[in-house]
Amino acid sequence: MTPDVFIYDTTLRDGSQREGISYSVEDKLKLAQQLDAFGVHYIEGGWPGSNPKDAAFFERVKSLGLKHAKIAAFGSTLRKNTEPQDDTNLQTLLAAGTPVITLFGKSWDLQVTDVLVTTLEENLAMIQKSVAFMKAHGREVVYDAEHFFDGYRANPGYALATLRAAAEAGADVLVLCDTNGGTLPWEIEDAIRAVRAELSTPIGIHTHEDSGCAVANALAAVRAGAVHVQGTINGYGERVGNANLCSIIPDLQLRMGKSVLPPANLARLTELSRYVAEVANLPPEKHLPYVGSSAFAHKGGVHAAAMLRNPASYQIIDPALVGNQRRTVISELSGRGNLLERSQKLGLDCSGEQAGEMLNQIKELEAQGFSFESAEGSVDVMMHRLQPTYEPPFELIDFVVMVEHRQGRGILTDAMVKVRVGEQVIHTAAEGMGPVSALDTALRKALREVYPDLDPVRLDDYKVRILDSETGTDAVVRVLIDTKDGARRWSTVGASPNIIEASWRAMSDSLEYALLNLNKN
Ligand SMILES: CC(=O)SCCNC(=O)CCNC(=O)[C@H](O)C(C)(C)COP(=O)(O)OP(=O)(O)OC[C@H]1O[C@@H](n2cnc3c(N)ncnc32)[C@H](O)[C@@H]1OP(=O)(O)O
Ligand SMILES: CC(=O)C(=O)O
Repeated sequence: MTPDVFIYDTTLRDGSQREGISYSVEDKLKLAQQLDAFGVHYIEGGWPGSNPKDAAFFERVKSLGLKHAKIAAFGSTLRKNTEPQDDTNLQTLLAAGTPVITLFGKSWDLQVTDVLVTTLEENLAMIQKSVAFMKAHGREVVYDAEHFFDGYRANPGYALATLRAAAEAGADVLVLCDTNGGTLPWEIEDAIRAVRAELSTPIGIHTHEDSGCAVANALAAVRAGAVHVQGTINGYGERVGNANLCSIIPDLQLRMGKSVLPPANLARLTELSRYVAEVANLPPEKHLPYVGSSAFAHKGGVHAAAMLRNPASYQIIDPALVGNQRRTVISELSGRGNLLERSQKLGLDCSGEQAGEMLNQIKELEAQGFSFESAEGSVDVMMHRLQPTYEPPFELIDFVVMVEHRQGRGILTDAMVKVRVGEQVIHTAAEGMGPVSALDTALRKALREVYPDLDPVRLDDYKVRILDSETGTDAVVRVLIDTKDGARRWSTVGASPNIIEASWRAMSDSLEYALLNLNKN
């Protein structure tokens, strides 16, 4: 199918200009494969003349056997007062052997006089010769008109003349760049309409996020007739970033009705976004539109209640269309609807009086310092405990924790735990590296006899936070524990002015959650 809009991904080139990202060649190759499988039409791999890693990428990408995307090599127009055959940059670009070459050239007179330090005529010649050279070598040429909108504002006649030079030399698409990211959507639309009135070459758009308008500007460009959109996955890019393709693609396809990718591909968008974050070694941004884990999370009680009646009430699309899912967050802002939704997922009854009782408990505990929104394990355990027929897998009778400093022997920690499991009372003791480790070991020792399957359950993360720092060491602390068991991971919470008690609450919830879910997938 010929798309209405071609997607040109520059995650590997402009995306890698984000401070904090440094891809290896392997990373770039893996990302190229995923971008190709997702279905973007172009992948800009880097600047072959820039560094050995980019040069190696272009060499190795040839044997990847990409199925959909065309690989583009990026670089500038030739140096001033040079001929193409003598220009190292153009020669290196050509040697990269890609079907597409993207050349960026200057559109803004200020950039020509103050940065290139040459004449306006020479810049036009540089653009014309560079594009014509690549066309003569049979390449598809994407011409990136750097700072086009700043140039058009300052000297529209000259900015248009630079585009005309590229178009007449045979450029296949003229990409108007908001390089500094300061242009507003209506200025983008006006400029593109003016260019389209003058030139018939297809128009593309490349925007940056400096004024918070990168996505809006890309959409405005398409509204004005652009058919090629450049951006990056998760909006990674120089300074504050490039236009985020994870927003643009669903906006174009689901909200503007443009045909961009097959729907089945779009349903892999969330997976792709998280994969790119993983390879970039950045935490996935929870609040990204469409693909963030909070994008379809409902916290306010009014919202959750309405969502149960009609999912269109508080979300713009069905999250499955972009491979995401709806979540209900439980907190002090919940109403009965939040609990109903969660309990239905667990196959439990949490309506009527039970819901009221649980809501009161949650609001009361949050006032004491608990926070349930990132501790779904504790919420699930609480829901089970409210079921009239629930029998807890274990109940605490006593615990004792001793931390001693002995001269010559350092710090020693012991814990003693007494729990009831069914009719049995089990009493154990253990040493640990610290009080939480000793308690955990003693509790597991007690439970292991009856529940040997608990063995693979492991603490994955332990976070502690002081809630009211004015009270110094008397402050209430909140402990959040992440636990995992193979592929499953869950979080539980405890809070108390005593860090051991807060840890016990989070830890015992975590093990109770594990026992409730042992035989589920
Ligand atoms: C808007 C964008 O994102 S453009 C892409 C920006 N990305 C990067 O710069 C990353 C890769 N860059 C690099 O590895 C290096 O900058 C290189 C290898 C390309 C060049 O390194 P150097 O030769 O040391 O030059 P340096 O980076 O200091 O300066 C840039 C040069 O490019 C020239 N230049 C800039 N834009 C253009 C252009 N469109 N056409 C021709 N020459 C250009 C500048 O005039 C300057 O040359 P000069 O010093 O001879 O006047
Ligand atoms: C080409 C490019 O990256 C820019 O103008 O922002």
